[in-house]
Amino acid sequence: MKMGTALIYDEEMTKYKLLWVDPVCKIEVPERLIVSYEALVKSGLADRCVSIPVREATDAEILLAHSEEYLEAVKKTPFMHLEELMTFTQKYGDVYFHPNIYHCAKLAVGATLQLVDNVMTGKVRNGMALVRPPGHHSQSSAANGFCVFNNVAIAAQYAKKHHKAKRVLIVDWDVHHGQGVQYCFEDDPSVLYFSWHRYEHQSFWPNLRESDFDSVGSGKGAGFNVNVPWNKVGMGNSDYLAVFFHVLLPVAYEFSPDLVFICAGFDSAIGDPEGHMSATPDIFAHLTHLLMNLADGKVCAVLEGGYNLTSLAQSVCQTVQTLLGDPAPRPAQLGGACESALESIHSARAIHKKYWSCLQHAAAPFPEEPSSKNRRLAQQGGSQGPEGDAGGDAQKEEPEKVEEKEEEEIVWPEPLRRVAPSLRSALLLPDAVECPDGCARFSPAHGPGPLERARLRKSYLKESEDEASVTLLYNLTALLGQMEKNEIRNGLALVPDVSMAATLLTSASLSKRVLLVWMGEGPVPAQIIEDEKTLVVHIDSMEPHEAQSKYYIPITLKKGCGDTAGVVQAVLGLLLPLGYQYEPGLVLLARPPGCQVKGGLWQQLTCLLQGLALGHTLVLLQENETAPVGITASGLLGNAALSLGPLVAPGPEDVGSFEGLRLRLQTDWPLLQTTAPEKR
Ligand SMILES: NCCCNCCCCCC(=O)CS
Ligand SMILES: [Zn+2]
Repeated sequence: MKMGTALIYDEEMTKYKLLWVDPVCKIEVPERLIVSYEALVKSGLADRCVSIPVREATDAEILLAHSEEYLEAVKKTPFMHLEELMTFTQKYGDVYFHPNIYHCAKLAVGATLQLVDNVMTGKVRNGMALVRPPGHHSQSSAANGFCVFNNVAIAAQYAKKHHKAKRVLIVDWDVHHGQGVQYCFEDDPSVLYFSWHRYEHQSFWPNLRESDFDSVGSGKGAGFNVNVPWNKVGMGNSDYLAVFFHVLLPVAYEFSPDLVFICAGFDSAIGDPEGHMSATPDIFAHLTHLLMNLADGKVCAVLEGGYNLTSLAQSVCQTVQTLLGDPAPRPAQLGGACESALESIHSARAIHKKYWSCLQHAAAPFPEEPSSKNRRLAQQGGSQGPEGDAGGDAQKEEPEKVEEKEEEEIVWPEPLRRVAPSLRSALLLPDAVECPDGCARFSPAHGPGPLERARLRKSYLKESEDEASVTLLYNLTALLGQMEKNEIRNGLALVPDVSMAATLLTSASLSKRVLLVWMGEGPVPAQIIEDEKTLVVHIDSMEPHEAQSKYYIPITLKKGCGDTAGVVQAVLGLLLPLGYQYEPGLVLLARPPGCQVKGGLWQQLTCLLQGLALGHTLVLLQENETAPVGITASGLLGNAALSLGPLVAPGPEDVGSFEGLRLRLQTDWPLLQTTAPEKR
């Protein structure tokens, strides 16, 4: 599988700036690019990337998303003097021109196309284009919101035209609505545009009615535009992850793109003067990770906004470090999405229920009242924002014309350094089974002493078991020990008895919390279920039944784990939220005998779970079922899981039991929530 992360940047794109007084545009400064690139260099991340040169976009490429008259008009700006530039700028909104901005805008588009070329031809797996001016607000014949040419919209058209991309996903995590992208693909079912954005019931810029959740695209494009409006500020890590788990990822996996763009705006991070959100820079590592197993890993991140130079630089580093495959950081204490976010999630799921089978039985029916009712509610000081009564500007409806008050200094902890252990994947395999290339066959520094042997035999084996079984158990605990000391990132063990191995590992683990994912036939050993520090998520065709304990969660699939669409739904909507909220120090993925999970899905699972526990994932396979060894090792090594292809609808009875489980568990596990309390 392709490895390598491209970084596309050129300091020429810092060579334009605002030449007059304009309070709206003054935040869009060259330093945005300088501090981002410098942070990548200082952290050593830039050197680990494949540096790809920028180029100028051609007219033909720009015309993929813009009109000739607009391009011709912009072409004149290099020759304008100040007054002419100011007059020209007046034709558009919230943007400024400069004699060199046309050159830089061509480089921003060209940089994005270079990224697409290198990803689509497999020279690199993924990459980031650090560009300015940004693009997602610019429209066919208009500059807008600091944007001149729509970098990502052009690149999506280019990928369809020159690289035969059939389905392109654009994830816009910038805090503003990329209306330019939405307009460009309004009726195009081959481009799925997802955007969350500060909206506050249309009272926030760009104040568009069509930024609300009920803009779903039109004609053949209906369903391929997904808007999640933030009607309060202060949205945080839990809100962002809840939208990924319950809106974006189920739809994205069903869409099954062959290329993913990220409109990577970081004005959605804490400290930004535009966003006023609370999500911390490390969340972008998780958002990136959760997208990296779509489209066989072909992810193109393109910088959009981001105006707090500190959170911008940190967020860019978090994103690039994840694209490089480094272990994800521990997610900050996660709770459930706030009430306002849940309303938006509920609305987006409800309105898209008729377009996406993953939402068909899950999302509640779309209520009749138009969003104006929500607006009225808001005006009456409706539901609490995430700060609750902690103030912030979540409470009061900011009168639009307020002068930007002196921003109080917002501080947050710098993201922790993410150190990848020297050895990534260690495999514990019987000698007869060959070790896939790239992995290391695990062998402990020294074998078990007689006391150790006796203890292991007494605790886990019957007298009759041979010495080899004792050695295996010892090796398992040694592998676990090296993982928990972060000397090894992850591992795989082929064992004669998955249940016994899982029992040994959960009891031997030093982690305060262990997540055990059991894919298939039970029973899960009672000793593990009773173990308070282990959360067991068991996916199988067992009869739906009440969880015996808060820490044993059975997820029923009528057709068992062979039902790929059902497993995907269970993983995205239940397992991952549970795992992220639980924040384990170790993840065990057990494949009991007779497990039906198909290869590609097994690899997706192996990859997705690495977003937890700093990537400490230990996979247990049944010794005589060696088929999954190769794909499991590939996933553990950080290769992107292969695309599953478009997904069919999960069975209604399965979704019914998922929703029943969600309702039962969401009090203990609020990240499972998809609707606001009063809507239940
Ligand atoms: N402070 C509240 C007023 C809103 N100003 C918006 C100005 C355009 C922002 C465009 C942008 O950030 C591109 S990502
Ligand atoms: Zn923005």
